[in-house]
Amino acid sequence: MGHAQPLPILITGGGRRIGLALAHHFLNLRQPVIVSYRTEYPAIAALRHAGAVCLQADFSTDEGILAFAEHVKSEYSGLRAIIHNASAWMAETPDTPLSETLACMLQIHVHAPYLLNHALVGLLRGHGHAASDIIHFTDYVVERGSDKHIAYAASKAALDNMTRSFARKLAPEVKVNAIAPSLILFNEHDDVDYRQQALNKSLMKIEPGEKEVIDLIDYIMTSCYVTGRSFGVDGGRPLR
Ligand SMILES: NC(=O)C1=CN([C@@H]2O[C@H](COP(=O)(O)OP(=O)(O)OC[C@H]3O[C@@H](n4cnc5c(N)ncnc54)[C@H](OP(=O)(O)O)[C@@H]3O)[C@@H](O)[C@H]2O)C=CC1
Ligand SMILES: Nc1nc2c(c(=O)[nH]1)N=C([C@H](O)[C@@H](O)CO)CN2
Repeated sequence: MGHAQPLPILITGGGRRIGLALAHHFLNLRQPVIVSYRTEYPAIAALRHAGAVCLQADFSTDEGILAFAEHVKSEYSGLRAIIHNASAWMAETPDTPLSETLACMLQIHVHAPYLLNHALVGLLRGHGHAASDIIHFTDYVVERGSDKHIAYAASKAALDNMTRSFARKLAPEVKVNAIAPSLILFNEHDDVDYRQQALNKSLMKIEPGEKEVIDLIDYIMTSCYVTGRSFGVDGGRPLR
C-alpha cells in the first residue's frame, strides 16, 4: 500500500530569514510546506518553484488573520504543524505613538497565534498521539524584559504563556512548544559596533544562523513526549 502524502507544515512569515530557511529545509525533505507572506520578495517565487504553497496574508488586522485561516481551511483538510514565525521587532521610538507600538506587537505576537491556533486546530487534530505540533517563536527577553523593546517583550511573554495554555488544551494529539532565541541572525542594517556588542552578550559569542533553530525544530517535531516547554537558544546569555 502506498504511503499517504505527508500533511503540510504551515510557516507564518516565510518570505525571509528564519521562516524562509525553515521552508526550504522542509521542502528539501520532501515535506509539503505552506507559507504565509506579507511582502512578495523574489524569494517567494523561488519557494513556489521549490514546491511551496505561498499565500499572501497581512496579520495586522484580525480580519486579515481570519481570512488567511479560512483560505487554509478551504484548501486543506489537515496540517502536520503550525510554526508561528511571523514577527516584528519594534522598539519604542519618539516618532511612533506608544499605543501604536503596543498594538502592533500584540497584534502579530498574540492575536495572530491565538486566532490561528483556534481557527486551525481542527486540521491539527485527528492524526494520532503527538502527531502534530504548534511551535511559537518567542524570545530570550521573555525571561528578563527589555528596556528598549518593552511592548515587544511583553507580547512575546504573552505568547510564551499561551504555549502552556494551548499545550494543556490540545494534548495528547498536538504538542505545543516555544523556541526562545537570543541572537540568531543579524539584520542587514546592524553596524559593526552593534554586532560586536551583541556577540559579547553571550558566552558563545557567535551569530549561529538559522540552522541552530532548524535543528531544534526537527528535534521538537520528532518528540512524542515534550509539550508545554520553551527551549532557549541563547548561547548562554543568561549566564553572562
Ligand atoms: N533573528 C534573530 O536573531 C531572532 C529572532 N527571533 C524570532 O524568530 C522569528 C524569526 O526571526 P527573523 O527571521 O529575524 O524575523 P524577521 O523579523 O526577519 O521576519 C519576520 C517575518 O514576519 C513577517 N511579518 C511581520 N509582520 C507581519 C504582519 N503584520 N503580517 C504578516 N507577516 C508579518 C515579515 O514579513 P515582511 O517581510 O513582509 O515584513 C517577515 O517575513 C521571529 O519570531 C523573531 O521574533 C527571536 C530572537 C532573535
Ligand atoms: N522579528 C524579529 N525579532 C527579533 C529580531 C529580528 O530580527 N526580527 N532580532 C532580535 C535580535 O537578534 C536580538 O535577539 C539580539 O540583539 C530579537 N528579535
